[in-house]
Amino acid sequence: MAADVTAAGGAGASPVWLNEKARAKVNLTLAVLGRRADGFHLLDSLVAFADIADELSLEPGPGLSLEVYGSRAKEAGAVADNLVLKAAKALAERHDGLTLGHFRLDKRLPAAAGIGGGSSDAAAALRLIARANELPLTDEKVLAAARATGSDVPVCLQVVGRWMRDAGETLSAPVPLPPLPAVLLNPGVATPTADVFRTLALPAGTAISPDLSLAAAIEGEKSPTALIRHLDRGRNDLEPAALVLRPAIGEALAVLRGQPTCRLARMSGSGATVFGLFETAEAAVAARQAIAERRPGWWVVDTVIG
Ligand SMILES: C[C@](O)(CO)[C@H](O)COP(=O)(O)OP(=O)(O)OC[C@H]1O[C@@H](n2ccc(N)nc2=O)[C@H](O)[C@@H]1O
Ligand SMILES: Nc1ncnc2c1ncn2[C@@H]1O[C@H](COP(=O)(O)OP(=O)(O)OP(=O)(O)O)[C@@H](O)[C@H]1O
Repeated sequence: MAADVTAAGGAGASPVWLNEKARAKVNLTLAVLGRRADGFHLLDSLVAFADIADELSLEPGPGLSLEVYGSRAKEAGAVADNLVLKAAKALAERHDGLTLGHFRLDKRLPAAAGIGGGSSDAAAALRLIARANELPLTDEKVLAAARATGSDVPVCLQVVGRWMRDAGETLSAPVPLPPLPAVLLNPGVATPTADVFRTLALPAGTAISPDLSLAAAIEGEKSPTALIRHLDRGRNDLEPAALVLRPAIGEALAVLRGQPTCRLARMSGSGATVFGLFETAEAAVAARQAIAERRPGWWVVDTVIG
């Protein structure tokens, strides 16, 4: 996790900014195991992080404010509704006398894209406030603020691979993963998470058991090739519903699967971003170049997931 401090100008009264990367979350597998009476779905998902990120900075001080800039700023919607502010308020209302301050968000990741951009920004905001106030990330109020902000925020709080269970509030111990060369591809269709879950049309009060053998096989796996083979046994149960809503996701999967070196292609979260896994970084770079040429309007990056 990158975290640093920058001082603008000379010594003394110059403002001190705390900086955090808000990395893209990737659901390497995502099983939907049921639906609770409150409507939320029970999940069993292996979450990892790609090395592409939004950048969030905080100048600790009085009040709370946010400015959003960068290539994807518009997609993140109204500043007042930004998940950075929602997370900061959720923590402030649980903790008296917290120092907040002025946030600056460089928005680079596509929004409503299944890679948790907003959730990762919110988690980065909580990390920054925790640092400014010398709170540990394991503080129960920090965790409660994360849960209150969104289902994906708790898993984004500490940037390590984990199994995310229930509706996101239950997290496994860290699952160390070997670095996986990857391509992320988004066909440019925003996909609201609630719409995808609704399309599943799962009745409330249903629940099936997780496949714990997959978690056991992945535990301690150090070889990317073997890990990809294990992941191939998994799935994303939201993929069929998302494909109904956004057929372009099917095209994106087909484009990835058409790359001869792509070993696995799957949707992340509720889409529309899909990821392809490769055995080498060179193969991922070459695939990204080939796809960018074929689909100049799509968002495509090569990265490493781990
Ligand atoms: C699909 C995932 O991205 C997988 O990591 C997450 O579960 C979704 O996380 P998120 O974007 O933070 O979602 P939230 O903002 O908490 O929920 C948006 C909406 O999705 C639906 N939702 C979300 C999570 C969940 N386990 N069951 C649901 O049914 C609910 O209608 C909810 O109102
Ligand atoms: N900082 C933010 N970045 C992106 N979107 C934000 C942010 N704050 C609020 N939003 C709103 O949240 C919505 C969902 O954004 P987000 O990028 O988190 O979705 P997602 O990638 O589908 O998330 P997930 O994978 O958690 O389902 C956006 O459409 C936008 O209106």
